[in-house]
Amino acid sequence: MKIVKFGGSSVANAAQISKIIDIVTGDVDRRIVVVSAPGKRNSSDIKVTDLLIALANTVLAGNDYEAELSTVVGRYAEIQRDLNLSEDVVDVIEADLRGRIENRGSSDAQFMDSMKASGEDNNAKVIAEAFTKAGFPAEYVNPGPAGMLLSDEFGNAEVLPESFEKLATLKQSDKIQIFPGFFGETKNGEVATFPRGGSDITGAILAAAVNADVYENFTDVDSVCAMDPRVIDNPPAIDCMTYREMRELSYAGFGVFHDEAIVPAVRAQIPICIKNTNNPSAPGTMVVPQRSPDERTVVGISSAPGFCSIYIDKYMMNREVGFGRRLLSILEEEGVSFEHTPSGIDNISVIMASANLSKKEETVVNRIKSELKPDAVTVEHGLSLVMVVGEGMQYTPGLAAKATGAFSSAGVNLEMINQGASEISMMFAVKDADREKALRALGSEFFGV
Ligand SMILES: Nc1ncnc2c1ncn2[C@@H]1O[C@H](COP(=O)(O)OP(=O)(O)O)[C@@H](O)[C@H]1O
Ligand SMILES: N[C@@H](CC(=O)OP(=O)(O)O)C(=O)O
Repeated sequence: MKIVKFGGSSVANAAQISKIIDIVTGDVDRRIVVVSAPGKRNSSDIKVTDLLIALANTVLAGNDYEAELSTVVGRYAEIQRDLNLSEDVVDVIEADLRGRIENRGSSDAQFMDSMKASGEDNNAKVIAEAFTKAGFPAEYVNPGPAGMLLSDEFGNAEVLPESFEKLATLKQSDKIQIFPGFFGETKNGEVATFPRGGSDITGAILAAAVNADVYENFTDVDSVCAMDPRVIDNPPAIDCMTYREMRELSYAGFGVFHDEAIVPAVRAQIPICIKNTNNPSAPGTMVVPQRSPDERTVVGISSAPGFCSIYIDKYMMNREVGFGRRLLSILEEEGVSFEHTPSGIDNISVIMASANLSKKEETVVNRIKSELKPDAVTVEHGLSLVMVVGEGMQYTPGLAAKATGAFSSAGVNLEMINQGASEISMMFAVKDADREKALRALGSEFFGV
């Protein structure tokens, strides 16, 4: 059995939905189908999820929301009309959205999740109708009752372990199952969503639950590329990569697959195949437990902006037992997660997403000053992380020199290097303004692009 997930671009309009019907029904093993909310129909379009977030914010602000509501309903009405589905479908969607607005949940965060989740929920209902109308009996699956139980961290939920056993029963159905991605229910029966892009996570959970032969993730590119094709022209395609390569690259900017979707697939050892809805015969990219490291030492290079560094300097830090623990305890107590902690004899930096520090910055800095008595503490914002990733990197001498040489020739100033903590990656921090220049320099050095 295969779990098939279609991203927003694959279900953005009637023409795309017709393609997914062909793809699913062209292979008897494709029985469980995860769908996103309608995505962008062209580069200047707006995803339905973003329309829903704007609508929810208008509702929360107490302003008139009719125009925004009708824009969302209009996206489904276009699909209904072009697929010649019953007009009732649109009325049901409008009533559903009004119901969500009128019966707000326990908090604003829960209301926001309910609105966001409606994007996939209503699309799954429309798509189930579309399959059935095309002569392929299909049924919509409601994630909560089906067993998709999530933590109550609204907007950032995680699957609960008990979900898997109940979700496994989905494979018994003889109809094609259309399962909305991105959300589930808390133990209190409230809708909660995964982080943005989380339909990939739904697909991976279902693949693990039913012990699928493969998790096929359909998007709008023929394969994962060694670099972000929105920044670098014609980067090489990756035909095969490991789970941990994918996780590191996704975490730092490869938008094509969600980094948290790797975890359920790894636990159940389900291979992932990233494929193109617009060119389904292309082989795509396989993501597997292991690959031969000699095939390609560096498999990909990714980058993400929006990081900051807290730099702490104190003579004899090396002699002060517990310094690192006390520093990290401050972050823990303030609820701030971090990414890297490169350190020297008398100094240590903690790198994190600026969004994680945001409102806590003053408190954290004041606590570091008063509790750790450093000689200096500074916070630098506007950093981008650049990750060079590949199995076997630790056994290949000269890669750091190659990267730093490329930066130096391109005039990119390196703010920080972290090498060796991960067996399969090197991390560089550069100023946001230098990010594209840094990527071009590495692209030319490692891939000749
Ligand atoms: N390394 C990469 N390889 C391929 N695509 C990438 C990469 N990094 C970013 N992308 C972008 O990811 C997009 C697909 O992801 P996404 O927009 O989430 O698709 P979907 O609508 O299918 O969920 C591609 O169109 C591409 O622009
Ligand atoms: N629609 C949600 C979830 C998702 O995964 O979407 P997509 O498959 O279009 O990335 C979002 O935009 O975050």
